[in-house]
Amino acid sequence: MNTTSPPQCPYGHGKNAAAPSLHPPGVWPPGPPSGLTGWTLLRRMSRDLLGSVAEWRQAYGDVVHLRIWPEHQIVVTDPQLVRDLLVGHHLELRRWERGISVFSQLHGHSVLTAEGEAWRAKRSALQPSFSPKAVQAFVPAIAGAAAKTFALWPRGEADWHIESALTSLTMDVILRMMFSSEIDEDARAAEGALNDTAKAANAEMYWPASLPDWMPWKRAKRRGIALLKRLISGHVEKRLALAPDAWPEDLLSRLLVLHRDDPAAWPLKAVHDECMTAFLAGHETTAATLTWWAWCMAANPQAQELARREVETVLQGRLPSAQDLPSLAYLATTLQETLRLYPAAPVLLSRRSTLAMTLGGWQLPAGTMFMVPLQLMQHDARWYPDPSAFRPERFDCGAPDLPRGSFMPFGTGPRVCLGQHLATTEMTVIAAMLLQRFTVSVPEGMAPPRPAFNITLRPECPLRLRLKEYIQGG
Ligand code: HEM
Repeated sequence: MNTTSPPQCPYGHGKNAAAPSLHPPGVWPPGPPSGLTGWTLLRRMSRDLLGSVAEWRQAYGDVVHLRIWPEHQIVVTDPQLVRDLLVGHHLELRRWERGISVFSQLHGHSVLTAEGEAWRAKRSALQPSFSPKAVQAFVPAIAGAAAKTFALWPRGEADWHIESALTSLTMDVILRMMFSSEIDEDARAAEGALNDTAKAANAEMYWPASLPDWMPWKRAKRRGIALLKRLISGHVEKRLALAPDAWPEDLLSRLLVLHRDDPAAWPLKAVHDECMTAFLAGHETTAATLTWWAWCMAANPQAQELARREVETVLQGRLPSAQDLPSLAYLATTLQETLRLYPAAPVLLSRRSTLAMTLGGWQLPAGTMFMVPLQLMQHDARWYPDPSAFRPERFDCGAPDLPRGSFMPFGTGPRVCLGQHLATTEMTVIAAMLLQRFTVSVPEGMAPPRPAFNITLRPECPLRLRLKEYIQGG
């Protein structure tokens, strides 16, 4: 197979050249040589997706063509073009079928995996539960969960499995929001199940089809999926055993009301699928971000001290309320900088165009695939000098403006993260309360954690940090 990607664009659209207004149809942007099938590119990507794409961007610019038979894939890293794609061309895009088919094994047909009218109906039914107002009302529950968890953390000085402890806490928060229930042993077991299913899903994405789950080596995945499904069904069944007027005010009750009012549009399976998505998307991502934030605080003691001082001044030892959050401005910038360095979803689910479209002067046929590697965009030295350094001041009110689209850890356009208000509120409350009670530092001799991409971006090895109780004025 011949690639149609010339190593140098014949129309001068190299990294440093100004784009002409329109390239003729049939000419692809520059990209790496693909050989006969392009599968060597795929193999490289399966080993190190972010590293490979970073190299290609360095060599070919902000719009890179990958010819991987039978697909033409375009990697877009220019902030304005990414917005053109995800906002302007939203109606001409569908999510990559293979990715959706892998996600559906666990999520079923939920707002995360649905397309078109089905997606619109689900999204608008769920939106009120994730609105800023609904999230504000939930702040006391988040603070309650955090207070209970932090009371169980060590009092003296100790190396502490902070990643696992923060994952349990975010799981507790989402269980309260969805089921008015606290974390128990069944839910704790879900942590291991999740690791197994995420690893299996990540590996399967690079295969054209999945082998059946009864294959002997898929035991961990099989068990993981069964455990997670049991966890959700257990909650749904318990709720259905109650009279509707005894249902608590939470996400599950709101979904069951939809089911009761219109069982054809909202069968119990749909309720189950939405619960699974909210449970998985709603705690994994916040756990990963808080883990990286704890690392950034430990590795940057001055920033930690500044954030703690702000928390002390604003909260005066109290639990945070929704009204306090806008005053925790510096703390918010530490979380934004963490999301820039370590976006929980470092690569958006690839999209496929359903119609021919023009993007950045390139005329691309229907069926073209698009990849948006957020992590790379957020490490772009053009907007983020010294991009690997932790500098919360990049997000200060007075800092120079960043190009729109250069920072989008929650995605953008109509499919922007449904839970972004919940996530930012929850992470601010938990981070503030952690700083009120503990200092974190890097254990002696510990090397910086390496990020590993398994659906979300987590430290390669479970993160442990040195924890010490902090007593205000003590
Ligand atoms: C730090 C935390 C989080 C990050 C960084 C994050 C990131 C993202 C991103 C980047 C997307 C868009 C994916 C794409 O376009 O391919 C997304 C979608 C989504 N997120 Fe989040 N997320 C976070 C927390 C949450 C929470 C707490 C929930 C709560 C349930 C949630 C639920 C969802 C859902 C349902 C979607 C799919 C929306 C749709 O397709 O309409 N996320 N998230």
